[in-house]
Amino acid sequence: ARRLQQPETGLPPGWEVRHSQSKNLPYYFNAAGKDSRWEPPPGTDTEKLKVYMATYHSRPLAAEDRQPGKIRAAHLLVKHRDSRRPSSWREAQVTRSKEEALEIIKGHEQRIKSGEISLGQLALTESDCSSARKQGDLGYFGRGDMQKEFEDAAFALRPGEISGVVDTASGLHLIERLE
Ligand SMILES: O=C(O)CN(Cc1ccccc1)C(=O)c1nc(-c2ccccc2)[nH]c1C(=O)O
Repeated sequence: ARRLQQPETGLPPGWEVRHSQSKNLPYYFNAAGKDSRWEPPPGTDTEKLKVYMATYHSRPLAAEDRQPGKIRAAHLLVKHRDSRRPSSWREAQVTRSKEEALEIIKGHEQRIKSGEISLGQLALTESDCSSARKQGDLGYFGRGDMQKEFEDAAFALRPGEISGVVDTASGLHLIERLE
């Protein structure tokens, strides 16, 4: 029988899109090479991928995601040159220093806490995390899913509250607990 034509992902042969439950983010997987990465591999037709993701991959949050012990949060990440992965959708090579990143994120904190703009709106353009396109929304997560500093800060918040600057190996974060 003819192999079912895969919907066009725009990814190079052998690559597929998968969904990371814990991070509630899509990632790219190559079964043959056992290679997985958070950003599309070189040679991807990004226009086709964008259409594919919008059509097939924006998994709505399901009711079962909401369980006791889980919370839902959004974050805004500002990376710096000492981040574990100093690269993001915003810039291929992040060269700012940690001090510069701190100035930047404190400016964001000021604008958010003054009520000028929401964390989600600012995350759309300013967050170095791939969750930026979802206004930083990470969905539901429990203890053990995130880096310890991030988890402790997020679980210390009440719903609707916004953290101070949180420092993890990924960079500097502002966290808003949503549920
Ligand atoms: O730390 C690393 O070695 C690389 N990462 C980990 C990662 C990468 C993509 C998606 C989720 C986590 C990041 O730098 C990173 N961490 C996050 C993150 C950190 C804490 C909570 C949620 C997301 N986002 C990113 C990202 O690029 O998009």
